[in-house]
Amino acid sequence: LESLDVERLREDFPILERELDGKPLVYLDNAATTQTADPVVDAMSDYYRRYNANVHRGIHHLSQEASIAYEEAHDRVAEFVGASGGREEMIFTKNTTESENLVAYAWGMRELGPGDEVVLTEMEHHASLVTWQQIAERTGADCTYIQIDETGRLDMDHARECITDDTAMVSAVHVSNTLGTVNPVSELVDIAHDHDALAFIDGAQAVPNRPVDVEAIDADFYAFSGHKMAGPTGIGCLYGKAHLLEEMEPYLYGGGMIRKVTFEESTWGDVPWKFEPGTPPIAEAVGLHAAVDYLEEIGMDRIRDHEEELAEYAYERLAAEGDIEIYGPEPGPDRSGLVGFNLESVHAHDLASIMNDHAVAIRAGDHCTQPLHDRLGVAASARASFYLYNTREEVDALVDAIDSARQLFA
Ligand SMILES: Cc1ncc(COP(=O)(O)O)c(CN[C@@H](CS)C(=O)O)c1O
Repeated sequence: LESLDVERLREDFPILERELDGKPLVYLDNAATTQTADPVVDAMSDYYRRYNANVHRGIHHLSQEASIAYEEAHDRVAEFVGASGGREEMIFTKNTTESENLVAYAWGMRELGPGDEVVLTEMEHHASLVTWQQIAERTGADCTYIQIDETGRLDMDHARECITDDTAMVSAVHVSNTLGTVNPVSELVDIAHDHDALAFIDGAQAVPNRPVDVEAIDADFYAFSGHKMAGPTGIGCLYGKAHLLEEMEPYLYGGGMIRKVTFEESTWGDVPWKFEPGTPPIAEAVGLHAAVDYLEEIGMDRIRDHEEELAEYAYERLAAEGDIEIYGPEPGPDRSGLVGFNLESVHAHDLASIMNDHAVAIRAGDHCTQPLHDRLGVAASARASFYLYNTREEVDALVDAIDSARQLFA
């Protein structure tokens, strides 16, 4: 595969030209949110400037243009993740978290009861862990957690023990936002289906960074966010198999999601609209469509390879320091483009704030995976996460900034 022309791609992200106190910005917090590609900003500006209108409601020309753009964005995003059902398998939400809640409430609240089990993993993000924990509490179901092993991978023997005929749902992260672990999601889905359980895959750290084919994985539900894939904030996606979304009742009500309303009762519109009440994120959908076009033109396999190369280089440089603990698998197909670590005797928050003094932006904290940090035996971790526009020189800047922190606390 031809490597990325990073210098050329960086021109699409003017923010990367910024200097902070005279130092060039080194943005390494892409797992939190990526920067927004110029074609995305241009597409959203064009919408607001030329065909801004509400969707599905107006007879007038602008509303028709906006409606078509909004509907086609569903088809385009569905195609991007291999959903052959198009818009009938692609719901737009606010973010991955809301996508998770949609399944938990619209499916979980109706289908789960005492004796049912929801099987999660120890590396789940709070978006799934807290959500299923609360739904289980309300329905009388139980949550169990597939353990991670000492390398930060899932213990698949334990997975086969946890997933039984009492399991109603398996909910697992495709790529861990803390460990960088790439999980064997197809295998997890197969085990779930062998026990007539459904499978929800949290793809927030996968869809932006690697090719994803939801039908090859055979997930029943798959969630991700626009802002992590060079797209806008305020829009998330939920893929769902058509027959499941057809059967599911909505859990948010209002205009745009109904077919007929009387004083006595209401009936619902078609999928995805029945799950999209009120005025939806129209400009964001236009922006996400542009983001998908932008990423696909670059090539998701090339983006994956670029990120994995940077993560491998970062892993090797950090490991060579001798006083840095790195979490998650060694570089390779089981590790994505992020590295979680701690510098001996320096709290992650202190480290990140000193790195900020050097204009190096990383994340520090629990990354919304507090139970995982308990499992790792640390209160917090630092994390460098890469994207298509990062460079090896920026990894060197990361290591140099860490060294400044080491000197300061020596
Ligand atoms: C695996 C995973 N699952 C769900 C989410 C939530 O995405 P939202 O778009 O915020 O709803 C995230 C977002 N993780 C950010 C914020 S905590 C991070 O810095 O790692 C995630 O990484």
